[in-house]
Amino acid sequence: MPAEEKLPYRSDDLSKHFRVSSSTPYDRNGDRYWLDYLKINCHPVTDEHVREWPEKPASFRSSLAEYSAAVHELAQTLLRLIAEGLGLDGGFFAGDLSGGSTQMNVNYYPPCPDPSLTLGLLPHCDRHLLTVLSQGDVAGLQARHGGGWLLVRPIPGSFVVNLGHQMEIITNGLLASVEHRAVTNTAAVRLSVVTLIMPKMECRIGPAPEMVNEATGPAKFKEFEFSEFIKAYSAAAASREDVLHYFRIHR
Ligand SMILES: O=C(O)CCC(=O)C(=O)O
Ligand SMILES: [Fe+2]
Repeated sequence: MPAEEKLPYRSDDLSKHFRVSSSTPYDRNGDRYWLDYLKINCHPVTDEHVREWPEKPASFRSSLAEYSAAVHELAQTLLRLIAEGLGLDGGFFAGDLSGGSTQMNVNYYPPCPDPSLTLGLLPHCDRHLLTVLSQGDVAGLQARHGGGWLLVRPIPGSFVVNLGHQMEIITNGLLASVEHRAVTNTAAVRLSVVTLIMPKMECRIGPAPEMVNEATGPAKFKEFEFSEFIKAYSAAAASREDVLHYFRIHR
């Protein structure tokens, strides 16, 4: 899309359902990141949301609606399997825990003249329940492993599935959210399409009583409303330990 058609959507207002911006909204010492992104509220596909989606290219709205429905079906299948794997009811994550309005991030990382000077995206854990991420065929996503970073190699036609902070909290730490970041490269544009499965803002979250057991130990987190978590996440500039600090039970 030409720059002048993107310009009306340019905004750093986090409450907007459809916006285009650069770097991140999280300020860590004024650092900037090598990234342009588009944020879209993509589910449920309501008139209110669709009205905010661009009309061009002509197939955009119908393609997004179709993709969004397919990713949601996949996410619900994954959540059912995770629940069953944990010994919970298959519908445990359905309903309010995964029924918030869904955001999609389309991240665009242009080639960077000197990748040693900046990252594409800062180290963070995802703030919601589950992420379904398509990274195309250009590498750049890295996951925290021990003290270092491990490249998540792109596998054509596959999705990367990340567990968010809420999954870690609900399972009392058993299914931990892995910190990740994106690095840049000098040669190729990288695009990632990231669908974020969110709880409803008013949903109460805490370790599920079934998950507080011998294997996981006493409850590690307090109960909270998801909207409080979102505020704390922004205040902590998405830093994993800083945000979890607010919600941990310190014994
Ligand atoms: O571009 C990537 O692979 C990572 C994107 C990501 O972590 C996010 O949007 O939360
Ligand atoms: Fe992420």
